[in-house]
Amino acid sequence: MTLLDVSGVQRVFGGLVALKDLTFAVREGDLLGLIGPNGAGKTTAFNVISGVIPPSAGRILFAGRSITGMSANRIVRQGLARTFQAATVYPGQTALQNIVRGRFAFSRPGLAEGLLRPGGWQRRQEAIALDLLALFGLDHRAGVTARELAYGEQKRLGVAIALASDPKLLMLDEPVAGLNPEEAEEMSGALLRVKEQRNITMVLVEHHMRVVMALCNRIVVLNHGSLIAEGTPAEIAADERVIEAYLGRRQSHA
Ligand SMILES: Nc1ncnc2c1ncn2[C@@H]1O[C@H](COP(=O)(O)OP(=O)(O)OP(=O)(O)O)[C@@H](O)[C@H]1O
Repeated sequence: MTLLDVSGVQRVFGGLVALKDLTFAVREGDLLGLIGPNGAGKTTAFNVISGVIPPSAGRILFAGRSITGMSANRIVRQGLARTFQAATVYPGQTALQNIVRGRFAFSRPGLAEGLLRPGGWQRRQEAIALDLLALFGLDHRAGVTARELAYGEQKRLGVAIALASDPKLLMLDEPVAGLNPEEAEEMSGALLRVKEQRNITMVLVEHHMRVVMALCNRIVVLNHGSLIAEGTPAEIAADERVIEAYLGRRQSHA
């Protein structure tokens, strides 16, 4: 089933057309990679889909309902969560508190239950949060404040916070950017566990080609705001238009 349906989306900044007639779909269970050279329009596509900025034209359906031009907060409440390039955590709170806070950042039902029966509710939330931390290899760091975590741990915590709201779709903006090879490996492992154990549909913007090729089942390639290719990692790696788009540009870290 199609979860996200992007159709004819355009975004203009002054005289610059950052996205031109972008059309693609994300199916339930996909781990879709969105790639392209610098300035291709990947971040703009993420921002338009997640409601950070409105599209200039086109339509976006999520789980069959239009989210075109909807505010970011309303879109999260529909079940579409995203992360940003920099780790976004609550620095003074422990890893565990970060997750519990992430669960109710968008006031889901259940919070009322917490007010009525605080003790048991709190323990249950913490157990759920610990499970999520374990998925990201952070359970042994549950009591450590976020600011004391290493950068790679903070980035994993940022993804775990986004996942804590139980989204139907998780959009990740450069999850391995700024990580050393070992941290990148840990992040990739965590994302694979999210897919295999939670069956969460994900879209990933990433420059790190080895990670994209290893994780994604499908890839969409943008260049100058247009979709130039779509397919499996093997199809994309062999696509002449993709190779040409990357030639002479900033190369991947692979
Ligand atoms: N707020 C803005 N105002 C004006 N131009 C913008 C704005 N945001 C993006 N652009 C322009 O839109 C184009 C696409 O930018 P975008 O950041 O979406 O590309 P990208 O593929 O994410 O690039 P990178 O890989 O470098 O992050 C670029 O030419 C960029 O300069």
